[in-house]
Amino acid sequence: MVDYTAFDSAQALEYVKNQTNFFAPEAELTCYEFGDGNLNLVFRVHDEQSNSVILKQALPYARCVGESWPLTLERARIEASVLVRHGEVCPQTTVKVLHRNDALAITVLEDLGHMQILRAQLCEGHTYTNLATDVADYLAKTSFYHSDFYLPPAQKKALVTEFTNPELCAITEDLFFDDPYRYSERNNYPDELQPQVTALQNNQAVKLAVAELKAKFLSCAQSLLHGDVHTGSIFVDQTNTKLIDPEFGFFGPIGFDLGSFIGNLLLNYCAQHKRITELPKRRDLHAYLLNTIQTCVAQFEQTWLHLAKTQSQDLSLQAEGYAERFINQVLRDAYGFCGTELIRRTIGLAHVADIEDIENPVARLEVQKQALLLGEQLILQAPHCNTKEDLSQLLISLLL
Ligand SMILES: Nc1ncnc2c1ncn2[C@@H]1O[C@H](COP(=O)(O)OP(=O)(O)O)[C@@H](O)[C@H]1O
Ligand SMILES: CSC[C@H]1O[C@H](OP(=O)(O)O)[C@H](O)[C@@H]1O
Repeated sequence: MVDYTAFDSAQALEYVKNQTNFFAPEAELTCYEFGDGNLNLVFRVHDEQSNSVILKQALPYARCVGESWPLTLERARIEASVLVRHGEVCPQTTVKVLHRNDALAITVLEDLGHMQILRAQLCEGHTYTNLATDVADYLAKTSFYHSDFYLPPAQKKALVTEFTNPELCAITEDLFFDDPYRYSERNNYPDELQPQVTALQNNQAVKLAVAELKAKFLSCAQSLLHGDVHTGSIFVDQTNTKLIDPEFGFFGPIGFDLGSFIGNLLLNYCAQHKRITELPKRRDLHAYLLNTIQTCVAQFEQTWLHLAKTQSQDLSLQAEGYAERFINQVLRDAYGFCGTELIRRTIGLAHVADIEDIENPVARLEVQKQALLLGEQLILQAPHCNTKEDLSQLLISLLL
């Protein structure tokens, strides 16, 4: 087995040239690193005709912090394996794995450079008609086909072991469920937000509801999640949607991925109050974001229930009303997790460009306050909603 070494551009190029056959032996290749995520190296290797592949390599530490935050290379294996599994049930919406080398923590991926990262596009006010249904399809199928409702019991349990991802899950446990609700050196927010943060950290009802969500995240191995469905992990164009970067994948509560996605749309919603000054344009974008959330939730529910009725051997789903009861709980969880995403992206370690790029600090502060309040109310009130219609009404009332 080859010993791990972190690549530079020359080594990435040599690897693609000598260890894969994507390019003809005589091709003149060029390579550069352009990763902008928090954790890994991302190289593009291309020839003179602009044929290209992406080589992603995990570092033995978190890129955004440096060697003082060591991190397992196992995350490359997890990421490639989740992509393969999710790609089997959702080939249209999952980036293709072309080659992998777990010892070197390398995954070679199809190059999606002809598409755009959703976060940047939403920040610029672009909209995508298929986004809601594509993401709903991905979330419903990946979650149903990796759940106990579909997999034979022994296979499901073996997969839970294969996808145990303790180090990456610990990051989520800290950043989503612990840090924002206590003093932590990792927290990051302006002094002016301190009164609201202190109130949040003293709010026992919020802490109780977050404790419930954390318990679910820790011990509810419902299905194989992507684990980090934010708008920076989604490539889009007007016809396609592709999910990348599931290195936080593990068997967890189904609502977590849907909640993370909705949370990122809502962060953008809050930011648009200050990003777009023309009222009609802002109204249109707000309407688009709200509609995307509602359509995604409704489509997710519909597809999931259809799969539950047509693809499951599990006797429990034959109990009248059980599938509906199950999915209603998933949706409540999703809105709760969504609230934790809003809060951790506002006052925790990892922020989002939607808010950070607002230049005027006063305007940015207003957005941060709104995101915090929205997150808090979703966490508190979602558990009391019965259906997706109630959840949608709750959201509308909070956005007014
Ligand atoms: N398959 C791909 N095609 C084109 N660009 C990609 C691809 N995968 C990643 N990238 C680029 O690299 C960046 C970081 O990738 P990502 O997987 O999010 O890394 P990290 O794991 O460090 O968060 C993305 O924002 C995107 O610009
Ligand atoms: C130190 S990890 C912080 C944060 O980064 C991850 O996102 P990405 O790698 O896609 O930028 C994930 O959301 C983690 O919570």
